[in-house]
Formats: sequence, structure tokens, C-alpha cells
Amino acid sequence: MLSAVDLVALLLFGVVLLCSEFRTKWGWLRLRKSKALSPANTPPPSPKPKTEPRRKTVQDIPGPWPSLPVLGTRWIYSLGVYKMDKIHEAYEDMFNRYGPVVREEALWQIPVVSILERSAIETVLRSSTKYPLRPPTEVTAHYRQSRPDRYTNLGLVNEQGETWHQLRSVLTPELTSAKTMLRFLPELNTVASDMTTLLAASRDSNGVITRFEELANRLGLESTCTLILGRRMGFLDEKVDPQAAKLAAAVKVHFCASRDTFYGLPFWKVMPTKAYKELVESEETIYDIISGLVDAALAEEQQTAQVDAVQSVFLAVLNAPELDIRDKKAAIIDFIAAGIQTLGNTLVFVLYLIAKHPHVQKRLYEELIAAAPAGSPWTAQNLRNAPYLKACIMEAFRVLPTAPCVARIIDTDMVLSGYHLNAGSVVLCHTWLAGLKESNFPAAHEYRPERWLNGGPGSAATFLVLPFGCGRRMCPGKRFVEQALQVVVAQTIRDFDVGFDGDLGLQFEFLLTPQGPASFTFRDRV
Ligand code: HEM
Repeated sequence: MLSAVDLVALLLFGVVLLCSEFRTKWGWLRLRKSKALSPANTPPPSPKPKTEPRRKTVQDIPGPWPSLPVLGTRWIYSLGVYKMDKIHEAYEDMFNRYGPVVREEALWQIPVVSILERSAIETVLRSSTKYPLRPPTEVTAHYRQSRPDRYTNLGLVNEQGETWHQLRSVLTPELTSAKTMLRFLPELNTVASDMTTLLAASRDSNGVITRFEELANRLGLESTCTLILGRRMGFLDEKVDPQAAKLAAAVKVHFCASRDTFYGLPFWKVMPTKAYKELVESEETIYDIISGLVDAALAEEQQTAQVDAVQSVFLAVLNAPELDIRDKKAAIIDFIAAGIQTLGNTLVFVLYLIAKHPHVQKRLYEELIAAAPAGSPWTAQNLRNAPYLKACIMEAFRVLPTAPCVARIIDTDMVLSGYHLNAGSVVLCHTWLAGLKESNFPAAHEYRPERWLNGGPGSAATFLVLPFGCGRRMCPGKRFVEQALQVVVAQTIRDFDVGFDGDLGLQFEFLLTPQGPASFTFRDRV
């Protein structure tokens, strides 16, 4: 039994820990930035006339209340006000309650500002500097720091500044290159055709596949591995590969644990909570499985010494002279892990929206068979002749994006929707919810791919439909994902009439995900 003194000591210990190395990284950044702008370092302001209204600051932004000492307002997700797996609904509700700017407070009562107005989103995203800052997933950063045997840095997703820039310039040129994607296209055709064979084989007698999301994740894994490792892995074989299932499950747990530690109360910083333990376990499973794949690919590479056209990303990463082998391995692991669920989710959303709009599916099918009759491959030219296909995918990104907002730590002071924010503030740009406002897109809640034809919907799209983020921190997988989706959706719609009964539910798992089981029907085209 703990005595009162023990309890007080424990409490003090917790507070000391929280105050020291476990303090939120962006909190320090914010303090550093604000110090540079503090009165001691800036010339005294010129006296203002008494009548001038007081300028509104971050403290004036409305939001959930009360903000608890140290813990801020994160309790709203832990104490039942909002559900952790429905955070997308929580933001919609908060914007309805408080208006287009909402302030939450993270640990240490650091403000996290959510914005909905197009002009405000544009101001933040336009102000991109040399090293744009995105708030790190602190829990991953914390875990990686505890494993120097595996990681020398926090990885491309979580690093900032010079280190991020160095990783980005060394690791991504091959992945983002148009040439790489062109060389990859024939291989992608075989992946897509294996996917449709798998779909045909997985149907019941009514053509129904009850857990289509699992097959979509296998497609994400197979196509990403083929691109990153330069070889086929067999994850689309009819028999479920236990390793693929384990990996996909670990990625899901990883996203959920990241969500729970990000939005929940930050006790994981002082003791290993359930979410933290899940994160560590999933991170290790992902590392071990992908590391095994990388080692096998490396061994094969040395035996055959072949330089295949589709091995360019793998070789480019492995041959990067500036990097430690731990960095190379971690980068390959991160790329593969980044591709599984993101691509899988997006495929479910795109096919769902097409299935729910038969006139869209009909028009798309007609375009596809005209561009590439059944049996012919998807070439760059065929795909150029399929603008409606691209419009269907783009509109799906607007209506149901996998990444519903873009996060930034602003690096200059700015005025957003009338509030003055200091450099160092964390801002969440809610591009998805903004893209569903009538003022930005007419008939905003309707799935209308036509709006993307003939020049597209104009300026509203530039900063609101950003499925891959924007600027220098934009997703390096963008080109690959766009091409993979085009080929797989084209192949699927050319081979099957796709149907979906009812409505697809949504879950928030750090990403927007379909709430399984997602039941699709795939009927052969006659
Ligand atoms: C549908 C699939 C995907 C979606 C919707 C998606 C979305 C995003 C978004 C929104 C960001 C943040 C961008 C920003 O802050 O401006 C991002 C970053 C990133 N993504 Fe993706 N992604 C997808 C697939 C992939 C794939 C396949 C890879 C790897 C091959 C990948 C690797 C990364 C990396 C490494 C970053 C961090 C980039 C940096 O900070 O410099 N993603 N992604």
C-alpha cells in the first residue's frame, strides 16, 4: 500500500518527467519561436490610439472547455464527449458549435487550432518555407528514440529541419520520378490482373465478397512491395498469406494506437499504457516482417546481380552513400508500411462511390473499353485517353479522402479568420470538411466526377482537395498511388459490374477508414 508521502513523491516524479524530456516537441519549438518574438527581443510597439479594438489572439478562439491544467482539453476524447473512432464527426460537431476556427489544447495546454475557411487554409499552406514543419507523431518518435539499434533518426514522416531535408533529398527522388512510374507500369498491370483474378475467386455464389477491405489491403501491400522491393511477393495469391494478414493487422493496430496516444490523455509519457504497448508491439511486428522481406530481397539481389527496371527504388535507397544501413532499412520499411492501408482504404472508397452511382459506372466503363478493349494492357497512352477515370478518382478524394486534414506548425506569425497566431502554433487545415461546403463546391455532398472535366472546378480545388498534402512535405507516394489506383480501378471496372448494398460506415483510425466488413458484389461483364 502506498503512503500519502509515496503518492506525493510519485506525483512529483510524474510532473518532473512531464516537465523534462517528455515535454511535447512542438511545445519547445513554440516557446523558442515565441521567445524570438517576445517583447525583450522586439522594439517596443508604438503607442496605439485608445479606440483601436484589441486584436484577437489564439486565446480568444472558441473551443471545448474547460482546459485542464497540464492536460489541456484532450479529455474530450477520453471521457466520452466524443468517440475516439469518430474523431472526424467530432470536428464536424466542433465547427458547428464554435464556428470556423476551433482551439483545442494538447499537453501543457499548447493550443492546436483547427481551421475550416478556405482563405485561412490557403494562407497556411501557401506560406510553405524551405523546411515545412508538420507536427510529429510523438509516440513513434518516442519509441524510435528508445531503439538506437534500429533507428538513427525519427524517419522521414517525423523528422524536421535539416535532417528531414537530407532524408527527403536522398530517399525520395527515385520514388517521385515520372520515369520510375513509367517503367513500373507493365508490372502494375500484372498486379492489377492478379487482383481481378483474386476477386473472381473470392466471390460467393451471388458474386459477393464480404470483407473486400482485406483484399484491398493485400493489393496495397503487394503493389507497394513490388514498387519498393522490385519484386512480386505473392500477397494476391488465392490462399491468404499469413504474413500479409499479420502485417496488415499490425499496420491497423499501429494507426489506432497512434490515434489513441495522440488524441487521448498523455499518460503513455510516464508509463507504458495499453495504447503504448500496442504501438510498440505493432511497430516491432512491422519491422520484423518487412525487415525479413528486405533481407530476402537483398540476398536475391546479390545472387542474381540483376538490375531490373522495377528495382530502381530499392537500389536507389540501398546505394545512397550518405546513409547508415539502419536509415536505409527504416526508410524501406516506412515506405511499405505507408502504402498498405492508405492505398487499400482509398481503393475501397473509390469503388464504393462508383458502385453507388450506376450512371457514373456506366460512363466510366464505356470510356475504359474505348480506351483499352478487354484483354489489352493499360499503357500511358490508354490512361491519357481516360479523363473520366481520373475524374472519378479525384472526386472520390474530395468526398471520402483517406487523409482528411493537413497539419502544419506555422513558422511565421499570421492572421487566420481574424485571429493572430504566433509562429510555432499547430494548425490543422480541415481540407475534407471545407471541400464539403456548398460555398466551395456546388452540390458539395454529391459525388459528381464531371466537375473535374474541362479544366476542373477551379481555384477551390487548389488548396481544398489535397489527398497527398502539399508543398515540400507532400506525400512522396503520390505519383505511384495515382497510377496504381488508375490501373486497378480501370481493370476492375472493365472486368466487373461492381455493386454495394447500403451505406459504407466510416471510422477514424488516424486515417479515415471504411468501417468493415465492406460487402461488394462483383458480377462478370457479359
Ligand atoms: C492513398 C495513399 C496515400 C495517401 C492518401 C497519402 C497521404 C499522405 C499525406 C496527406 C501526407 C502528408 C503530406 C503533407 O503533410 O503535406 C503523406 C506523407 C507521406 N507519405 Fe503518403 N499517402 C499515401 C501513400 C503513400 C505511399 C504508398 C508511400 C510510400 C511509398 C507514402 C509515403 C509517405 C511519406 C514518407 C510521407 C512523409 C513525407 C514528408 O514528410 O516528407 N505515402 N502521405
